Amino acid sequence: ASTVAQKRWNLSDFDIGKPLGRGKFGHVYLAREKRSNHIVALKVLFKSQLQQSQVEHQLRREVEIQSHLRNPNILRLYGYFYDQKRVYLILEYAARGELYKELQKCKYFSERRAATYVASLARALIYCHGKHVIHRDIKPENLLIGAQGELKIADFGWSVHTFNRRRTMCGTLDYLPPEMVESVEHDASVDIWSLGILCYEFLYGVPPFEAMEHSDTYRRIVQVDLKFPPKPIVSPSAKDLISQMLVKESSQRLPLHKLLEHPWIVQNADPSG
Ligand SMILES: O=C(O)Cn1ncc2ncnc(NCCc3cnc(NC(=O)Nc4cccc(Cl)c4)s3)c21
Repeated sequence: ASTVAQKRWNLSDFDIGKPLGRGKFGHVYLAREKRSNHIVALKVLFKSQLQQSQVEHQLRREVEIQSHLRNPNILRLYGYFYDQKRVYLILEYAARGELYKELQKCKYFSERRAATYVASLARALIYCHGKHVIHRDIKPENLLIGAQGELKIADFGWSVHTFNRRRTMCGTLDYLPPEMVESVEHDASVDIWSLGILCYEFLYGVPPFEAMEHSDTYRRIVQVDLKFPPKPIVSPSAKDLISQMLVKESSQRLPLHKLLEHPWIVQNADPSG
């Protein structure tokens, strides 16, 4: 039987619903595939903008990489199609939307919620790294929440197979590790750094090296100028985990499988994720 991926989709296969969000390259809509009644998210990208930003190769790489990834904490990309002006990504629908909006609303998360998210992201990244894929863009804007509250890594627009490692700078620097900010060789341990940044931001509501000027953020990253504010109160165990992830020397960062055995994760993460 032909799998979903081989079907040639087109817009008439879908009923289009409400807008879910708007990104730099286009809008995302709720949609229902007519034959199966399957609810999906449809991201509409304008070819003109993709050409202008010269990201077509990144999009092709994302579709290629995503077609091999199956993990409960990775948002599925079921397929794509295009017409004269647009490219459409057929995506798994994350019913509770964007994590960064949830973080803005709560200001910061409890240690249990933060540890549960960090553990599920670690498992998803172990899975990716096992397939020689590094995401390289782990930040709240790329995390969505499924119907059962589970975290989903989305937007592999910046991911790569670990044989080619070039990356042009764009977007926020906050989550980049020193080796990427200094644009030297990098490997899967970049995702460990970004997960450490995320863990800090889940607990404090702001990323650790945030500064008014790019130049100050850059300096704080390369100096690993890590400070823990007195408020909100965060357990020493959580600070210990973050300190083991935000290490300048990438080979010295806590490996992801060791993260899952760290006391803070063991004592706080909900095993179901
Ligand atoms: O997030 C929202 O706005 C709202 N939202 N709410 C619920 C929900 N459920 C599923 N998906 C959503 N949004 C799309 C998430 C993406 C996944 N994968 C992507 N890939 C991509 O954009 N690639 C890409 C684009 C342009 C250039 C290049 Cl190089 C690559 S975007 C949802």
